[in-house]
Amino acid sequence: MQPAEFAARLRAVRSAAPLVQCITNFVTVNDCANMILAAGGSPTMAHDLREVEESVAGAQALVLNLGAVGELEAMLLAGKTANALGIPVVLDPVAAGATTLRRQACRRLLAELGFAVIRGNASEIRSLALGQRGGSGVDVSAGDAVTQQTLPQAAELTERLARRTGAVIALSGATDIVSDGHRTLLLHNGVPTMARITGSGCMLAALTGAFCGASPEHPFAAAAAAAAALGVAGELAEAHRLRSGAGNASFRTHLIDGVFRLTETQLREGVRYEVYQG
Ligand SMILES: Nc1ncnc2c1ncn2[C@@H]1O[C@H](COP(=O)(O)OP(=O)(O)O)[C@@H](O)[C@H]1O
Ligand SMILES: Cc1ncsc1CCOP(=O)(O)O
Ligand SMILES: [Mg+2]
Repeated sequence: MQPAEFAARLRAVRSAAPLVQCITNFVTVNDCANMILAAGGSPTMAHDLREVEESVAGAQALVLNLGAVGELEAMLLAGKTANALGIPVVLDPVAAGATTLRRQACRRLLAELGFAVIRGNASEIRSLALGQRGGSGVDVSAGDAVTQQTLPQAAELTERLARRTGAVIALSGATDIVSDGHRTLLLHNGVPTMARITGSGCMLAALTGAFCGASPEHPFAAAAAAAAALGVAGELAEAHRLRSGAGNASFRTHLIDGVFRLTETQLREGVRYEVYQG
């Protein structure tokens, strides 16, 4: 994947203006909607079981966020509708391994639906890949965070989960690992402040939905470009935050602004990535 391809996927979002249907948690729902708008898409956050089929049918992408685990039946119905219509589905497995309810929900989601992309932090992807308990909240646990030493294991886990599910797996963190099971990219953009706000992962999943909706035939490029776009926007937001001496609340606003203002040139020239060779 060349730098121009990242910019091409951003251009596609802005020209297609995809409608992205999200079933997501009440903590970060507003940020997810604004992130989709910032990229050039249009969000709809319908979650009632009685209307999700209709809502999905008019959308170009569906995002299911496990932070809304109480809406599991609506997620399954929405996902089946999207699968039948060929609409890409993105899963954010929030705290996937933290509770019995979530582990059971993940088993059903993976068994009953097909996903274009699954985007989670290292604890969540590890728990999905190994099918076991792991992590205790929504943030990555210290032991699971990917380091230089553990990168090969994390990449291997990501590739294995991609092959098993048929989905592109996007494991986020200081380095984002994106794999379709055959190709794996390491993306190095972003700043640690992104982990100091709630919702950066949810926003990445929402953004990935917008990129997939605009480029449904290219889920790997869409997932990588969304991760790169948020990473570069994070770097712009951090520069802004440091200049103004602000904290994480302003950073959150600047992160959304960063995606809104991101140019194709900034993305093409700012993306830092490598092909993982194993
Ligand atoms: N230490 C870090 N350095 C750079 N970027 C980071 C860091 N931690 C998280 N990010 C970025 O923040 C976004 C959300 O990732 P993450 O924090 O793993 O998700 P979640 O909020 O679901 O735990 C991603 O774009 C990721 O690249
Ligand atoms: C704090 C919290 N609790 C349930 S969902 C949620 C938001 C998690 O957002 P993110 O994983 O993007 O930080
Ligand atoms: Mg998360």
